[in-house]
Amino acid sequence: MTQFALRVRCRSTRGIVAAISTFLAGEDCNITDSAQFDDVDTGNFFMRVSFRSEGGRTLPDLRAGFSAVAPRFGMEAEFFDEREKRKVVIMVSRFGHCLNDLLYRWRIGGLPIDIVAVISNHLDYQKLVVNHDIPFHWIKVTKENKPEAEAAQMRIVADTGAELVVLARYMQVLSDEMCRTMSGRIINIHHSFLPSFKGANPYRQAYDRGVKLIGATSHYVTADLDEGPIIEQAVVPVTHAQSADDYVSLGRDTEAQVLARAVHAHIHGRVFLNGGKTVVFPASPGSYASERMG
Ligand SMILES: Nc1nc2c(c(=O)[nH]1)N[C@@H](CN(C=O)c1ccc(C(=O)N[C@@H](CCC(=O)O)C(=O)O)cc1)CN2
Repeated sequence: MTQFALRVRCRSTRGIVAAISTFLAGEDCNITDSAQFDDVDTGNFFMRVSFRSEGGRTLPDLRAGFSAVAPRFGMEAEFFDEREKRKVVIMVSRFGHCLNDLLYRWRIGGLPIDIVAVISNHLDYQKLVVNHDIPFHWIKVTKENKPEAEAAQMRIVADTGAELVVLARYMQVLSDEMCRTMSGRIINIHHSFLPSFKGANPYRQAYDRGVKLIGATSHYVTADLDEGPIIEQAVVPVTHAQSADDYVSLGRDTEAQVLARAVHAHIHGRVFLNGGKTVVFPASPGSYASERMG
């Protein structure tokens, strides 16, 4: 029995849920999980439905059938197979804790992704990546060669068919063009509780400000540094007795968890862009379960 999902966004109006559930029932599909949001501020409506196709309808069948429904509401609709592994490129610089965490979750089947490449502007994690039988690409980045470096990065994304790029502490600012080309397809982990402490050194900024909470934020990357739509955040309490270096250590686990949760939400189709913000639906029951209990 195949487990599919449907993502829908359109202008809010009556009858959307009824139309979707009636269509799926008519196609012998059994809804197993459903979430929706009606944004009164923007007039946008968002819905994600998980369902089992119990009558043998395939994705092409469902897409064809739904093409008679979607135009009535001006819907953007996307059917996909929840078990299909999304192709992901991970980018990293000198700090490997988020990369390491993603590799472990991937290795135990806790994150249904296909890591098709790791790109870095340093060689620190070449051995780790190669030991996971994943292609490692060292692309040095300087102020002078940034356009060529980004062109090489984009060629890898194109050649591998990657749907998502994850910046797992990749410490170079991406160009406006790269952000435009990959809009909604690059997820970053920023090591602060945004909008506080943007930039390359947030833990030092937090220490100097004397905050009592530090945090991590995962967001879609836009040309405006650390301003992209936020997907996931978390905080950790700190005290006067801890140094900025203590913050770095304390923040590691939080960064890795926040990034993994954001990637999980994105690849399961639970995140919708809504202006400069996001709508993030809860995980379906069982979607966090690992194929191999590591
Ligand atoms: N266009 C964007 N690019 C990147 C973003 C983003 O939001 N928009 N996020 C960063 C990650 N990041 C913070 O989370 C960050 C990375 C790097 C810097 C920075 O100032 N880098 C310097 C070089 C630093 C170095 O060489 O170590 C620079 O690029 O000149 C700030 C914030 C990833 N890219």
